[in-house]
Amino acid sequence: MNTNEHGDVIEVTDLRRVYGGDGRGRGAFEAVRHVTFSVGRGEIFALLGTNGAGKTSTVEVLEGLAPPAGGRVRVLGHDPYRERAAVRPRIGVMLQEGGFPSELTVAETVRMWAGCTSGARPTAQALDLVGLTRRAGVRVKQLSGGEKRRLDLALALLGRPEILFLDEPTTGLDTEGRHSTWELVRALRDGGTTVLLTTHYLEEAEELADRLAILHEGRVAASGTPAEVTGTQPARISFELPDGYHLGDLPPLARLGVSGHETAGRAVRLRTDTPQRTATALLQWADRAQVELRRLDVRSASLEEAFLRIARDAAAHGTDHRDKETAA
Ligand SMILES: Nc1ncnc2c1ncn2[C@@H]1O[C@H](COP(=O)(O)OP(=O)(O)OP(=O)(O)O)[C@@H](O)[C@H]1O
Repeated sequence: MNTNEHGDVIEVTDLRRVYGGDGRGRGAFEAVRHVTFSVGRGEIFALLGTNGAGKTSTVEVLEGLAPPAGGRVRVLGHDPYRERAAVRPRIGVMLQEGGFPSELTVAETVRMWAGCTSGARPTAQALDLVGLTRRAGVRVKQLSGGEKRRLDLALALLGRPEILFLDEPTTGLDTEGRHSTWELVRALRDGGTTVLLTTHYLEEAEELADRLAILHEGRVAASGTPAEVTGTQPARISFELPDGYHLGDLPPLARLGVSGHETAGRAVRLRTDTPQRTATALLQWADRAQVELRRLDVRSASLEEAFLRIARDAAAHGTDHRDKETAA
């Protein structure tokens, strides 16, 4: 069996991961706390979170590198730790640090890897996919940081994986490299590959992810499509007050559906859950007053704004359990 009845190729239910301790739970640290999510075949799913949120700890369990301390994980219908032999040939893993022998050339490195990979793509094709063809004869130690990331990606793609795990795939890449990696990831998805991605770049998640989960201190603080996650946050309306006008000259902000505001000189920024209503009322006021609202801009919350607010709210409601005892 490769998927559940919903077509999910990754299923994570109530996952826990615990580090350290004396075996009886004393001094242990629970890095992943009852995390649940699923990824459908052919989806790009992003795991986001602040440093230490538990992304790598979660992904390592999915890659079969560590057993869960609790909960259930299935990858292509298998337990990735106990049935590693069944899962490993069907997944591709791009780690944060590749660690290749630095004296080998790029092409030699790919060929060496291909020797351990069943059904590997031809070396030239793997290098072409990641834009490293012209660097094939260069020693790995001479590659830039961004080129090393691309070599990592070429190796992860060698076995034509059904599921690709990408741990911060574009860290160190320049803008062009980042965009070409995004294009490649989309093309792989369109070809049916499932991609699980961790990233610190919220723009990357916004560009790529079909769905995402934001982790905070080991828990899922928000999840859904990017539109669903940003849709929980207020929209923003900004404009410049006309000359001679003050904020108090506008209709009462609460009556416009405004939940918060900031000003800087003549610039005004309003937050609202009802952007259409607020913008309409503002424009009607400007029309009546016969003034122009210069630099008027109405936009939904960006993923970055949503992320910061969700992380802040989660921090305000949660506690850091690092020093607390945890039953493993
Ligand atoms: N081997 C370990 N032993 C003890 N604690 C660990 C170990 N590995 C990770 N942790 C802790 O578990 C928590 C989650 O770490 P993890 O690396 O999963 O976070 P992350 O979300 O991937 O962070 P980053 O974005 O910084 O890579 C952190 O507090 C980290 O210090």
